[in-house]
Amino acid sequence: MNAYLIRNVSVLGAAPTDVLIRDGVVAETGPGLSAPDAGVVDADGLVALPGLVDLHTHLREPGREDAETVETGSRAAALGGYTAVCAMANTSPVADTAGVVEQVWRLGREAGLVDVQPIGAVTVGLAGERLAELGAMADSAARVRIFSDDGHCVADPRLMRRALEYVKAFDGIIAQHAEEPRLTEGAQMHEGEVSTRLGLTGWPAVAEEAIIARDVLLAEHVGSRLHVCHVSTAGSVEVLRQAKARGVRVTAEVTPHHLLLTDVRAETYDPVFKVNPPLRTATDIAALRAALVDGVIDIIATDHAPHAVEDKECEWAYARPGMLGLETALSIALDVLGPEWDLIAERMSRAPARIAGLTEHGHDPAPGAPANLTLVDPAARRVIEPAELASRSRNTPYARMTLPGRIVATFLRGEATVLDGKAIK
Ligand SMILES: NC(=O)N[C@@H](CC(=O)O)C(=O)O
Repeated sequence: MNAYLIRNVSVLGAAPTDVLIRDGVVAETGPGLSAPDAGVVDADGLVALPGLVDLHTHLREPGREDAETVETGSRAAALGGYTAVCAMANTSPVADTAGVVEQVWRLGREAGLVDVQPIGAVTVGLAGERLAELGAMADSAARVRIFSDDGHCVADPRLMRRALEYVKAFDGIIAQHAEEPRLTEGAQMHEGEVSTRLGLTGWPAVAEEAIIARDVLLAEHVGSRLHVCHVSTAGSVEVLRQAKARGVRVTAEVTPHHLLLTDVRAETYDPVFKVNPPLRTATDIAALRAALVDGVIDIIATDHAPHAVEDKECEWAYARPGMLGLETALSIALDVLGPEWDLIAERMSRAPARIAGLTEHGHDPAPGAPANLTLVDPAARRVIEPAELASRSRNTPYARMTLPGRIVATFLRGEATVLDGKAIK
């Protein structure tokens, strides 16, 4: 089908109208449209948003196809309302060469459910010792613009400076996993009252804040673009606020789980709540939410981190950190922000598309715009059943929780990837 007539849809919360998409673009909007050749989507009560863009997804391919593949992760993304995702480099082999990023990019094209934009590693093998071939990855068919050792911090300040200098030539970005490793050795959860009570080694907030403070100074010194992954503390927000006020070229993301869940969850000893950076306190959550509204934090990124059962359903200390996010992110945003559609579109679509340079994405559904959009039922409530998720993994922290909102349809360049809440392929 190359044409869809979406009837009575509320574009970003406005009064209902019709939206006709044809040949990959939004052809027309307005009440009472007719298009006999188009597939009709009855969107009464639904809200249209620009297709969501995730700057931080772990697709696990190559290497851990038992946990996720580019295809299964793409399907989870489409079902979550996404039309583009940036795939993190901590695969096996690591995405630190043109060959691996091109492989991931091609797999994304073959799956055809979302645009998959590979992120390249900053250092060879994520080892933090030598810069990877950033230029070769940038020049490859995958046209990499964001580099990250996510899962590991680029801890060496000289290497971080070199990386920032290197990507400046093509306006690239270094996305930092901010964690001073010497401060988090053996850490199992947020360092605070709960970790003391449970007797688990703590991951102090300052381990994140110290690296962000260092990196905004380095980015300022070099004049390069820095992106801070999964910001999790109130102190980090203050460092970012000051840096932005000085004009440092820094952007920042927060995950849905850091907006909703606290370290108290660790009391269950259920490793589904083990994540990097760890779940923090209610005070941190309040600061992160405020920063998301006032713009100190630019975007919501999922940090979708699928893990196989044997890596998650074991003792807390041995479990891998990370949780699923793609299929629940919009619901958490709706829960946390309310039906603030323009804000949700900005933080989950327009801003991440701008940061990543994904020019086809992040456009409100208006005539001439690429038809990358998603339809949400804001009145729906759904119980999250891990077995029903499209991800190959099951490690959602929202199991059996009732969440607001449901993605009804997603369109990628005018083709439906999701209809009636179900993936098309
Ligand atoms: N966010 C996580 O808890 N996990 C990430 C990597 C990481 O940041 O540790 C993963 O790849 O699983």
